Amino acid sequence: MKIFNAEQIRRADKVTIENQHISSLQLMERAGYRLFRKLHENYIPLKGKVWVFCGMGNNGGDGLVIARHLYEAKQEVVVVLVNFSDRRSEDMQANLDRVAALDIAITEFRETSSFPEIIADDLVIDAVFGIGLSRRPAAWVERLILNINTCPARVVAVDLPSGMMMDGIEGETAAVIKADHTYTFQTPKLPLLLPGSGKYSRNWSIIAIDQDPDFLASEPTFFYYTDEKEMVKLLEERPRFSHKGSYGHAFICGGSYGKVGAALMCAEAALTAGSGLVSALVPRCGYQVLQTSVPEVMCVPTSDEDLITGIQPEFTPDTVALGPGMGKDEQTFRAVMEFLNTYHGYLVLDADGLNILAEHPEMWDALPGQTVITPHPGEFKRLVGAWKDDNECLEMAMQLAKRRNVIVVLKGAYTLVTDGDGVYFNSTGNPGMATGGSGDVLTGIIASLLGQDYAPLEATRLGVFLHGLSADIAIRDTSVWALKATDIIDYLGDAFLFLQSLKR
Ligand SMILES: NC(=O)C1=CN([C@@H]2O[C@H](COP(=O)(O)OP(=O)(O)OC[C@H]3O[C@@H](n4cnc5c(N)ncnc54)[C@H](O)[C@@H]3O)[C@@H](O)[C@H]2O)[C@@H](O)CC1
Ligand SMILES: [K+]
Repeated sequence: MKIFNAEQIRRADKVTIENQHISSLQLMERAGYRLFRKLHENYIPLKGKVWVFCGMGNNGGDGLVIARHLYEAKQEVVVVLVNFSDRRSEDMQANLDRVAALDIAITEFRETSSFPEIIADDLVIDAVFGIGLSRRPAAWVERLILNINTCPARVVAVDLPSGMMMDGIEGETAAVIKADHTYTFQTPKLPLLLPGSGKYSRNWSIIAIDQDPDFLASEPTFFYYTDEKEMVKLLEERPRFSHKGSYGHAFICGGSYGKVGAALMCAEAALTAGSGLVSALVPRCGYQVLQTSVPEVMCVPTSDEDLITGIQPEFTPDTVALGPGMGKDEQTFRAVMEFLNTYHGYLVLDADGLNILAEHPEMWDALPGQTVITPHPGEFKRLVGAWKDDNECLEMAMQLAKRRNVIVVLKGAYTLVTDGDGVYFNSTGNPGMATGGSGDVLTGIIASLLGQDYAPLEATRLGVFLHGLSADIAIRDTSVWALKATDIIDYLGDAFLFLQSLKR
């Protein structure tokens, strides 16, 4: 699914209005009504009142449409007009006229107004600013936002939480609505996906407003949201006459004394993600545990008891995962460099593999083209240095991918994948995954898919998606608190089954 900027969304609205022969007021009615339907489904009946805070632009216009429909559905509503400007948008004014003709309480909120008494049984609809916010609001409007944030009622934001700008948040001190849920129109909005701004909305979902399909399909963008529809199309069936040679021989190199589990989870994840064969190279201390806990995986022990000191497999791997639990010893670094001098196939570099890379930048030139690197923000910082905000971080990820011809997977709530030409935010996953070992599992899944001949970008997007999906299914049984990395492996089959069920 594409992600657009404010200017593109405005053009999408304009084209929609022209092609569907409707007025902008009708499009606003469609947007507001559909959002009202969702509200009705999820929040109504409500013990208390609904407070609809409306700005002077079209976001406020949406709020007024919602208020009218709530009133018609017999819900007690109070409209609070936040008078931050003398200029009202035409469609907002038209909707205000319609609301004023009904028996709906309307109050005006100005600089000197005091905040109304809102109780826990009430619901606040934030329709103050949407995608039109272009600078920080006046101090009294920011105070209002902070008051809403401290009131006990639940808060639902229309399109975007007010105070959040499409290109991020201005400074740490900016006031932004903390929304329990944001209903955003037609396409995901970038600031909802980035950590600095996204944290303001606990959850969000899309309200389709039937924008012009040709525009949505043809308008170019760098940013995408990976959804299940696309992933279903990517997932390959396994033909009846295939054999283990058809699905690649994955080679996992990792582990060191005390951290053999990382390599083990990575290997088991590769196996469960469908590799034809999996071999794991671990230091001798890991031999026994690997052979007993995952008998399907072949073990290639190195000569040293505690460390990887040489990587010389007696077969040609189709895909390699390098790094989990490997440590950063100088001998391990030399073994990695020696291996990379002759290996030119698919590679996923993670964890200590990335830490070694940060300490030995000469390793960049030895990486095969389209190597997948999977840093978390701490590892990414060690690779590229600090960034001032999310947008700069995004830019740095894209530049790194382009400059080094790698695929960057920057792990987070909406893990992003970039090849330098596009940025793909993942839609699956949950906070239970913030636990040791879940990265090792991801590395194994991506390496496995690369070996099954998915193109590198596709293998990576599908791997990230399945990893999150598996964890989402797992927490139905385990809860987010108790989720372990090995659960992600255990539920991977359910993730495949879910995607397969959508194929039919
Ligand atoms: N254009 C359309 O046809 C549709 C628009 N929709 C709604 O319209 C919203 C966008 O509406 P607008 O473009 O009117 O903008 P907003 O309603 O988001 O913002 C209000 C206006 O405030 C002004 N402004 C920006 N920063 C300000 C500041 N710091 N202090 C005071 N004023 C400031 C801007 O001129 C902006 O137009 C969307 O988020 C969505 O909710 C929906 O109704 C769907 C259809
Ligand atoms: K809003």
